[in-house]
Amino acid sequence: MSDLDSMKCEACHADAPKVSDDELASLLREIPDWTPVTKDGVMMLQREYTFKNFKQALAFTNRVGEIAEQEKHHPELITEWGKVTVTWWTHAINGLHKNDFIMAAKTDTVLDA
Ligand SMILES: C[C@H](O)[C@H](O)[C@H]1CNC2=NC(N)=NC(=O)C2=N1
Repeated sequence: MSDLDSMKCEACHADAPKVSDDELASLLREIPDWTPVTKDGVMMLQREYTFKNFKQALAFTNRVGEIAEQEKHHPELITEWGKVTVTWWTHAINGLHKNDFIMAAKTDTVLDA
């Protein structure tokens, strides 16, 4: 079981380290429902969540927004009827930082709440 969801994000700056290939492999094992995707050369973590209707999808979106504000780390959120696509990456370094894995794990706990 992952304890990433109880960790706090570090303040991120342009010279913060991207995760190494080894770290990437082990962190991904802790958030098995997330997929690494690359957009415009930037690696990101993505997961689609499905819901019964738009209202539930929007409520989830807002709860994810709240944890993003708490941690000062912000995702891309695409809300559709019955579906929310959440994408995490660290803008400051154009790639993946440990913060993104922490936030992916926290996003999963929002779903359980
Ligand atoms: C000052 C402020 O904390 C920074 O600009 C934060 C805001 N949220 C952020 N969110 C993400 N995903 N990446 C960042 O680099 C980032 N920077």
